[in-house]
Amino acid sequence: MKHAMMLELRDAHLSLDGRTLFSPLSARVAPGEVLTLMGPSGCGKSTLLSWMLGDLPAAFAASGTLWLGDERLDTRPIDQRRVGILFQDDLLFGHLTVLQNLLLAMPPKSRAQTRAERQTQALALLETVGLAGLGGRDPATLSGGQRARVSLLRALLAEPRALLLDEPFSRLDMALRAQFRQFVFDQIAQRGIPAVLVTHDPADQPPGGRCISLTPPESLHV
Ligand SMILES: Nc1ncnc2c1ncn2[C@@H]1O[C@H](COP(=O)(O)OP(=O)(O)OP(=O)(O)O)[C@@H](O)[C@H]1O
Repeated sequence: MKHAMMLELRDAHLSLDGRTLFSPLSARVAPGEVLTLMGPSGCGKSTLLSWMLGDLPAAFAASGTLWLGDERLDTRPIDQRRVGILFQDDLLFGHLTVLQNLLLAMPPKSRAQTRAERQTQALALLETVGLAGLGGRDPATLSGGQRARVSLLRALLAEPRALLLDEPFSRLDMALRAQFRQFVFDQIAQRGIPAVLVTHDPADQPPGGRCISLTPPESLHV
């Protein structure tokens, strides 16, 4: 557990055209924990993840703060946050092989390793997720489940200090979905990374995990 730090939102909320999207959210996510965020469509779940990542679209204004341990993250640029994200679409580069996609994600400090060493590390990782021998493949020739695993590896190779999951399971069929979900949760637990999962499906929630529903601000006055 290299980066065992608590991720914390304090009174986070977003507005669009002067309208607050959801009631201010405060939450702490422990190392290795997956906190699930649910809420009605359009209430701002994905945008909240964009803000946490450091990539809030210009149309929005944000209030509140984001912390990783004692470090305030929300004032930092995206490249200094070291927060990873997984989306519904895997966003692998189609003009690169699987291995090249992985090498590209490795952090600058690993440039101290030789190219051969980095390749060996990436190929060993592929093997651990049952993808031995697929390093030279074009991502388009992989199955959905294989691509999902490569996409997770790519996110993890960047050594994120926290991980955001924006409906990463929703494109996978039922059997694959359960398997990949467990794989993601195991990796998060093993690495001790705090994670926030946005989903519409209560079945995606880790067993016994905490879930918070974003509520429209009007509901405060009901
Ligand atoms: N780049 C943008 N510029 C302006 N408005 C946007 C932008 N992205 C999203 N929105 C709007 O902001 C609101 C919140 O969008 P967001 O995608 O965060 O909701 P969500 O809760 O993730 O929705 P869903 O559950 O349907 O994925 C919506 O009303 C959406 O139309």
